[in-house]
Amino acid sequence: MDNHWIRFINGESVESEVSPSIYRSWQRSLEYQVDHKLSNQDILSTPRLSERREAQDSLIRAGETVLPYIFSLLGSSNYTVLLGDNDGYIIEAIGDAPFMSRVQKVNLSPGASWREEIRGTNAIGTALRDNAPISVFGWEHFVHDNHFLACWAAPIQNSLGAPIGVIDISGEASRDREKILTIAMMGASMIEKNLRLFELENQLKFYQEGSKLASSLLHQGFLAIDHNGIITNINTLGAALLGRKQEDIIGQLAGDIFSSPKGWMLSGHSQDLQIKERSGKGISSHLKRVVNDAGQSLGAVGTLQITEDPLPMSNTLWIGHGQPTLRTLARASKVASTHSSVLIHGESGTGKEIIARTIHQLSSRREGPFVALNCASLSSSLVESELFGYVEGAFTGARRGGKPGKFELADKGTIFLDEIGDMPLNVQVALLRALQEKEVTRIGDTKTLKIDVRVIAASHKDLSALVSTERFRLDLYYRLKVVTLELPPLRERPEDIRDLVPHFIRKTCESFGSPIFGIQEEVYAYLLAHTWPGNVRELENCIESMVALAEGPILTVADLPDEFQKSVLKTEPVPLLDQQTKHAILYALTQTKGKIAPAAKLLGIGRNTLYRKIKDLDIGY
Ligand SMILES: Nc1ncnc2c1ncn2[C@@H]1O[C@H](COP(=O)(O)OP(=O)(O)OP(=O)(O)O)[C@@H](O)[C@H]1O
Repeated sequence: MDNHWIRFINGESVESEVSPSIYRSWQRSLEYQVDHKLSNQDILSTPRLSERREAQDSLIRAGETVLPYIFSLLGSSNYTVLLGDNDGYIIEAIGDAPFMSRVQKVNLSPGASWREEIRGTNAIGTALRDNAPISVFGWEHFVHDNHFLACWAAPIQNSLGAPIGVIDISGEASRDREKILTIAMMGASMIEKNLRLFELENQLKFYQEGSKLASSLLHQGFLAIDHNGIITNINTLGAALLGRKQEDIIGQLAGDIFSSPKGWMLSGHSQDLQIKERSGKGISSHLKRVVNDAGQSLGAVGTLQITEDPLPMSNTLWIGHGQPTLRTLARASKVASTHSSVLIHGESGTGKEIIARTIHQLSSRREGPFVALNCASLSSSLVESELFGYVEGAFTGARRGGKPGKFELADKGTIFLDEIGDMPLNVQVALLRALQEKEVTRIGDTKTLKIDVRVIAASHKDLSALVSTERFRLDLYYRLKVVTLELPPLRERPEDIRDLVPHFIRKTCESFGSPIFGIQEEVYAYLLAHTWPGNVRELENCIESMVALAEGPILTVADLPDEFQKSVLKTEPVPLLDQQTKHAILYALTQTKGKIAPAAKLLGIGRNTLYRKIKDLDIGY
């Protein structure tokens, strides 16, 4: 049969005697000027072969299990199974060692290109050229050196049908077995299926990551539930609405998270569900069913919004129920039932006026007026006229008809004198007289007015120190401090932060006329780590600015002012171990809503140890 090849090489017409695809390929080989005695070589250097293999990574991975499987089907030795890329370069080869070293002589091995232009008619090159399976036996190879081979190759196609690689089985020329071509074709089809699978996996990853990213950018809660009722995605806002962490929700059965009677089941294509979260918050969700082409349900995606107020409502003036606060409140309610003067001491912004109002409200005077005067905000002469009032013509600029003083206005009620430490000494004398005599005289007047007023004074300064430097009268000091109340700074009552924050969110939203915001749990870790030099007033301002600048209906860590963001991290240059301890403590405190004893239990340490660590690590607690 070699005859046909010899006659063709010698220029005779053998067209009708050889298979058409082989004949066409022989002719192309002539056009390419392939030397039938010794073909050109195109062999990649090792680094270039590595590059090519890297570029064809998915093709190699797709063939990883297929090549050995195909080889096992051949059932006997003297075969090699090869994987080629779309340029005909062999990138993978397995086979019998003796046969592989034989074919190595004609470079039928990784790195060599077997495209037709180089090697003339051969299974790899011709299958790629024709984009069709082909068998090339012995003398059908255009180059004489390859006549000892029998090869079967099938192109590997992409989803559009274009060749992207080739699988080849080569054996000895004597092995003319028709079914081997079918095996090669099966190998190509298996590799194609693997490639499609990779593509689908990548697409799935792309959509999953894309939907995660898109949902994180949403300014409302986002929820995805698969057809098994498992929550596959919820964004941070959605998790915050449910008062849980994302990782605690994803992977859970929707029916376990929501206690809606209908659960997550959807009858139509979309449906609004009023779902009651187990903590009692009202959440409305608008879920849309996702279906495949056959109309089968794949799951549901949608949004979550708050329908009921997420924040607890409080009727009392004073917010906060931490232990130090409860002690102060208990003392305040005791003193409310007496007629004694009260002296409140506390840093600025700790709520001195609020506690004064609380005492007033709890007292029998609650129907009477509560009148407040900040002594630090007025000049010496004004303080006196504000306190006691004046008659017409008492001084230049005095109002026609005169003006009643705060004491008169507070008759049968309570007067709150804030920043009493700033009261001028001459006014202190008049105040003392008024307290002792229970009567006041308007400036410029001769007659006295009987008054029934309870005095509550407050100062952020240490009045006893002012007494010792004679800036405050001792007798007045004793008159005022019948009962003293110490208001602890906010940093000493972090439990209150948990109560104050929702209160201030509500207050701010109401004044802005906006819907009530929720707050992400993580924010508390930052708020608890802050030292609050401005106390409750600072906290109120912080929440107000967060609500004003928030991007969505849930306050997140990103909404915190910059200096707060740093407060949790303000540990450097604290060593790593300390930093970890600090974070563990903050985490435990967040979990226990600031309560020391349960936090200590959670951390497995004693209460005193926890107090010491908080102090040592300057946790600002
Ligand atoms: N326990 C609390 N509950 C609710 N709001 C509070 C509480 N404590 C303080 N606030 C709020 O914080 C702000 C400061 O409170 P307040 O004026 O009573 O503090 P203060 O100690 O009198 O401050 P200053 O000494 O600077 O006058 C106010 O807006 C008040 O409403």
